[in-house]
Amino acid sequence: MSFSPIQKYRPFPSIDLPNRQWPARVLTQAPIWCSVDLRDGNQALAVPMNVSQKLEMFEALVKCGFKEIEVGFPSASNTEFSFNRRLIEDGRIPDDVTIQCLVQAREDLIEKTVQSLMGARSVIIHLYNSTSPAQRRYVFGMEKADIVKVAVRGAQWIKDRIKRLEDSGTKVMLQYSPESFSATEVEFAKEVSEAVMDVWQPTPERKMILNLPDTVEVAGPNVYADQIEWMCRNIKNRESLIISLHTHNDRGTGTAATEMGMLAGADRVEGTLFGNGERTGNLDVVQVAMNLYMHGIDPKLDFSDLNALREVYERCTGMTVPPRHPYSGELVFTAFSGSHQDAIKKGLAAYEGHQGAWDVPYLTIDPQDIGREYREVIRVNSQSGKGGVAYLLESEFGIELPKELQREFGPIANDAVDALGREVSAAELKAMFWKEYIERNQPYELKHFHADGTTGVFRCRASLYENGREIQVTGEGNGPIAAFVQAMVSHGVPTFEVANYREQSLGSGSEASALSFIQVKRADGKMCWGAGVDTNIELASIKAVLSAVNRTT
Ligand SMILES: CC(=O)SCCNC(=O)CCNC(=O)[C@H](O)C(C)(C)COP(=O)(O)OP(=O)(O)OC[C@H]1O[C@@H](n2cnc3c(N)ncnc32)[C@H](O)[C@@H]1OP(=O)(O)O
Ligand SMILES: CC(C)C(=O)C(=O)O
Repeated sequence: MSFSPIQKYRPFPSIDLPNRQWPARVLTQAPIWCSVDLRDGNQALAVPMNVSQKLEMFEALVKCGFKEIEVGFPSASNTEFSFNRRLIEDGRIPDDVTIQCLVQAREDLIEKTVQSLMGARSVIIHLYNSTSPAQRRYVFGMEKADIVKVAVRGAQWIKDRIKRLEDSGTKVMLQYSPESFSATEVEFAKEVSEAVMDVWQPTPERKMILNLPDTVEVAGPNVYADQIEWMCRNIKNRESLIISLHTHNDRGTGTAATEMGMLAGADRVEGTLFGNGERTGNLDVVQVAMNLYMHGIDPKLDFSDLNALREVYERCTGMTVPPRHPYSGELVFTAFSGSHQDAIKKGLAAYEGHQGAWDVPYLTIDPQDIGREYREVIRVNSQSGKGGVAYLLESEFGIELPKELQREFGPIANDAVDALGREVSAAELKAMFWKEYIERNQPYELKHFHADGTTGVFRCRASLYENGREIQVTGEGNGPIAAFVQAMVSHGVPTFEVANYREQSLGSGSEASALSFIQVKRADGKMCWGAGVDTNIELASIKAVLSAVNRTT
């Protein structure tokens, strides 16, 4: 075969940028954020949001702290137009929030856009036309010079109408996007952008936004960063511009492209919640904001209740957030695997003890900071280890298994979970523990126990069921437990001694009971744990001895 599919494709040329600066830079502050959920996110939905869904989403975005929100493409439909009117006429736009609207370089559409914005306090009018070779060739059928004319005409039509808005008290900022910037030759992107600047005449006091979109990811994020740095270095009147990023995720690197673009000199970032948007989506703003947060940089957006935000998003857009989605997915703070659970459990315990800088293995941030719960962090299936089992019993029921007992019960639980072939709940693990230890009453079950003594010598008398038949045993020792051990050995149980003892309370007040753990050692060296629960602490220990005896018999 002389032609294979791979020959259909070609590499993307690199940018000639000697001495590029961005790789050595470090992010130290949040960008100006602009949400495009209600426009780019919305235009990508099979069923675009209706006015009430857009209103709900708008309010959620305001609550997150967005100060610039692209609310739509008002010349696209009645819904989009009416939404602007509702926002403005009902006074729903907070004083510190600016709404932004997108429009093509077409006069009728620009006119309609301006009409939709009348009466607003502060707006950004966002003009775009595509500039890449493929768009020039196929969409417009134009050479570069005519593409520049499309942009300049559009800029002029907007300029002609701004006065109307400003005269009625609206503050207007202008934004231009050479759409498909990342697939455009940088020299031409500069030429067309500067032609628009010539019309709008931005100054350092009255800047315009130059948005440089990665409309379709055609190269790696480093190439995008080079393009942004190239523009920042070469465009005229840089000080009169707010350089803005707008990335998509076709190669799965929208977040990386944005972060590298910020390093390359951008001031502003457009994106959506959870990355909704055309094809593979827009930049997920939550990811970049939380990435800043995890480095101790205030992201200036509030995602402290990400679950509630996710609910609004899912209800309004009909989209879902995948379980592995960074920060917001259901499983992103969850460990099923044993070694991860072990490390997280130890890390959380150390953090809770000292509350210093966050340093918990496998968890980039404290899940509680975004409204997640520690109970989601460790979940148990057949890949889990003793640490996970112990964590769930402790966090859900306050049962603190001694370390040695964890080693014994871990494999028992693992076998049971493996046989079930699914995840198990903390309640199921507790039931397994109860079955294995607490309810272990064959051959011996305690009916009655009494011990008393003075000067270090205790005598005990106990009634037991041995395989259902009642028996009496008596013994002597330096405490009630030792006396009971001696009683059992006298009765004929192979010689054993108590090797380990721990007890704790379970619950509180009138519901409180004692939970005892006892490890016995037989004459042949075999070790075995038992556990017992009773409202009487002495009886809990005696039951724990019997549990261990029953488990070795
Ligand atoms: C990358 C982005 O996300 S850009 C934003 C895209 N968003 C949307 O398109 C959503 C809203 N859009 C719409 O509702 C409609 O497309 C409208 C109202 C804007 C325009 O609708 P229509 O005029 O019916 O048709 P359509 O969208 O197909 O227009 C294509 C025409 O506009 C031209 N065109 C496309 N973009 C632009 C632009 N930015 N500036 C000027 N002309 C443009 C095309 O060359 C084409 O011209 P032709 O008819 O001479 O071939
Ligand atoms: C209009 C522009 C900014 C856009 O949405 C894109 O390029 O993806």
